[in-house]
Amino acid sequence: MISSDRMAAVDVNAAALGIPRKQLMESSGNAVARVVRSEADPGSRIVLVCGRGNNGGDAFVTARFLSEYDIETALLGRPDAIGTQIARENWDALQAADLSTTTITDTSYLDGLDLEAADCIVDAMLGTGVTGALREPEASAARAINATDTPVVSVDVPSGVDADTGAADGVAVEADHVVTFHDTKRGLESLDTQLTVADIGIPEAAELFVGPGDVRGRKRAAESHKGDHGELLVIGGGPYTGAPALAAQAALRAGADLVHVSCPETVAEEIQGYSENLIVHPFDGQRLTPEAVDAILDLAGEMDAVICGPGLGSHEETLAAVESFLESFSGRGVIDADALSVVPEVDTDASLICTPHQGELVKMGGETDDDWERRAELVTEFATEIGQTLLVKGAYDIIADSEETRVSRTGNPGMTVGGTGDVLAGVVGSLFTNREPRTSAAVGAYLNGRAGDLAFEDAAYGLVATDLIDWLPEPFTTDE
Ligand SMILES: NC(=O)C1=CN([C@@H]2O[C@H](COP(=O)(O)OP(=O)(O)OC[C@H]3O[C@@H](n4cnc5c(N)ncnc54)[C@H](O)[C@@H]3O)[C@@H](O)[C@H]2O)[C@H](O)CC1
Ligand SMILES: [K+]
Repeated sequence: MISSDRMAAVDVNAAALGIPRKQLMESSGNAVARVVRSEADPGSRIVLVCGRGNNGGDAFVTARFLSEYDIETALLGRPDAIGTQIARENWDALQAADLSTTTITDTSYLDGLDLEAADCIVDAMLGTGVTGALREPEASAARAINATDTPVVSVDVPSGVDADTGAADGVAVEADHVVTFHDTKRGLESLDTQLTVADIGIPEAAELFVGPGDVRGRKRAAESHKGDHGELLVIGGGPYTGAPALAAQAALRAGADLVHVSCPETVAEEIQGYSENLIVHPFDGQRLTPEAVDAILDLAGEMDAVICGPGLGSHEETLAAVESFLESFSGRGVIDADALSVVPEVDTDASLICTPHQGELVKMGGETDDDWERRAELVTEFATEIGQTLLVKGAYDIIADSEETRVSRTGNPGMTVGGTGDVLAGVVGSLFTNREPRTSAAVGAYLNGRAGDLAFEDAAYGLVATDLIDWLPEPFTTDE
């Protein structure tokens, strides 16, 4: 089962792996042709009713595969209204091959198709691109198709039906057989129709490995306000000052609007000194202790997410404070560094993303393996056991919760330098202010590694953690 949104992401990831959408369209069209062959005998008359998007494009391909039939390919609208390059190319290929096509520019022309006399109708008007009720001429075409006794094969989804919900805002095609691609869609389960799920050659890697498709959709509304894109608190510092500052600055670069740092007073000035962009809230003492927890909880309650751990150290009192914080905190948190050891023990209502490297994972009670595929299984088991999301850092970052496992392959050995993990925590925390935990962890790992790869081109093995922060904005510009 896959949602339309996830399918669109997988599509972009497949293209990044070298399997462009036009190639997928070829497989989709071929799969539809195979189903048509199962529904109608060679020589019989097939009418393909096609829209102007890629759903129609699939059927232009189908027409090429069905040379043993009497084919009529009908386009709803004018050829220059075909909306995508790949659909247009497949339409042009029909013309070039001298295959019969018709254009329906007025609903009155529908009668000319003589749908009743067809042996099979292919409904390729609209697929996952539908919004709202069918407009004309699609609505009239759907009524005309439904009025016949002719078997109807729908491409991907019956036109007019929402693939995610199965609902239709108005009239929708009543299909006898639906050929959907790659994976079934929730909206198809409730329909009274035969369903074929066709493999169109999208490799498992396009779903497993985080890719550019996962980073889509970062455009902001023009009327956005300060704070709409995340307010975050970094709880860190004491024995170290660089770690919380790196996490906080990375969070800003990754898009958060406001980033606060809660740290011991002894290091507050130093942390503020790294960047005037940070809002620093000092508490008494030189390290985190249970006395500071109430004030931190008040502050955390006003945030969209927190990051807890960078530079806190592992003093007994500090770990006791982290434990007491997590016992009362019920928001979203990224847990990193020494704070990680507390997570498996603590009883918390918080939703957590834990970001251990393999050594820290083992300290938490998890298991690891040199083989990344085996490691992915072990990480998924441990995530399920602790009931939280894990992001285990390595050459292949493993992201898992009890439902799904993802792997991010970006990054390079230059990133073994100190501080890159703090940057990662900051990026993940920033995303977590307005995304689900697994997505935040997966996209965060991908973007952090991508920034590392760009920094590597510049500085090679001389790269330092602050370089990553400078390169972070770039991946966000890859808007589809
Ligand atoms: N990996 C994949 O999933 C692949 C899917 N393929 C096929 O592509 C379609 C989705 O194509 P897309 O171009 O995004 O959208 P549609 O063709 O469904 O429709 C877009 C088209 O429709 C117009 N429109 C929207 N709403 C309405 C409405 N209510 N009434 C009338 N017209 C409407 C809109 O303006 C656009 O012009 C997917 O379903 C698969 O069939 C690829 O071929 C292979 C990879
Ligand atoms: K369709």
